[in-house]
Amino acid sequence: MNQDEISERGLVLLGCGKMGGAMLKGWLAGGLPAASVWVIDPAPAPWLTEAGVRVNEELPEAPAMTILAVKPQMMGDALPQVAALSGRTVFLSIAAGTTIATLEAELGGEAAVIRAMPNTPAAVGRGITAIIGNQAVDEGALSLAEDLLGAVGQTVRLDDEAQMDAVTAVSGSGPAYVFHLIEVLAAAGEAEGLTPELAMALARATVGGAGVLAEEADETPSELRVNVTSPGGTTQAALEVLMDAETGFPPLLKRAVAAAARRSRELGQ
Ligand SMILES: NC(=O)c1ccc[n+]([C@@H]2O[C@H](COP(=O)([O-])OP(=O)(O)OC[C@H]3O[C@@H](n4cnc5c(N)ncnc54)[C@H](O)[C@@H]3O)[C@@H](O)[C@H]2O)c1
Ligand code: PRO
Repeated sequence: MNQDEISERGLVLLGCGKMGGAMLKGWLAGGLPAASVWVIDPAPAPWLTEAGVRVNEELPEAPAMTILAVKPQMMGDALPQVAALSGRTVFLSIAAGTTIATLEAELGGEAAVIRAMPNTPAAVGRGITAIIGNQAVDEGALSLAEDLLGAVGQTVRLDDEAQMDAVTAVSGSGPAYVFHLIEVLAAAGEAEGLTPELAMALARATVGGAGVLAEEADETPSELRVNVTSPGGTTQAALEVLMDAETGFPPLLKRAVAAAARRSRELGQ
């Protein structure tokens, strides 16, 4: 991370709940000085004060980055608290649905605005964040955002803001789908006679381990799946259920992701 600029000029977090908090935990763990962080939140979590960040204090003159991490529905009420920084900071919004045009309308057309979609594995440095900036965002600001977000996982640049709804549906909301997979895999193990504790331990380690393998192995996810699947064996029996074109994962996840993308578009109206 370009820690010098953030340390010198400061980082503001407007809203620090589950997602803002996940990123902040990652940044602090990565060495960002707590004294360089200003949080504005009417209901700050107790760990923030314990961590040494400045909570609801007067803001710095020109913070390097101002993260907008309130719910989309709260954005209109919350923005006036930071709007005066316009022209002296780069705003980075993580709000689902909220468009750059909506933010520009509140912050002024000259405001440098980056729209981003992170995800909660940022808390353990394994997030992925997609970003796109408005006309006022120069390469230096985008690089700074990448440095900051890169400290809590991977970053990707989008070339069209319209991609953000699908990104939100895949990687922003995606961790919830995977956590639910763990829940239902454990429940299915219980149905086959395992204790709840054993079933959950197996499901959690299996999904976690498969995730790391999928990221780190040279093989594609499809090849890794084939590696598990002995012809005529147990995995094949399960995959015939899960890969069914009518009732399996393909149509189910397609519907789920489409519903999330649709909701993202609705939130932007
Ligand atoms: N949770 C996720 O996995 C996730 C992932 C990507 C993006 N997001 C986006 O991040 C944003 C925050 O989501 P979250 O899940 O962290 O929600 P959250 O409710 O956990 O956090 C929102 C925080 O904003 C604070 N807040 C409310 N009104 C405020 C105001 N007027 N001024 C300042 N702070 C105020 C709340 O006290 C709370 O701490 C949303 O826009 C969401 O779309 C969330
Ligand atoms: N959490 C936010 C939501 O559910 C945005 C992506 C993940 O709306």
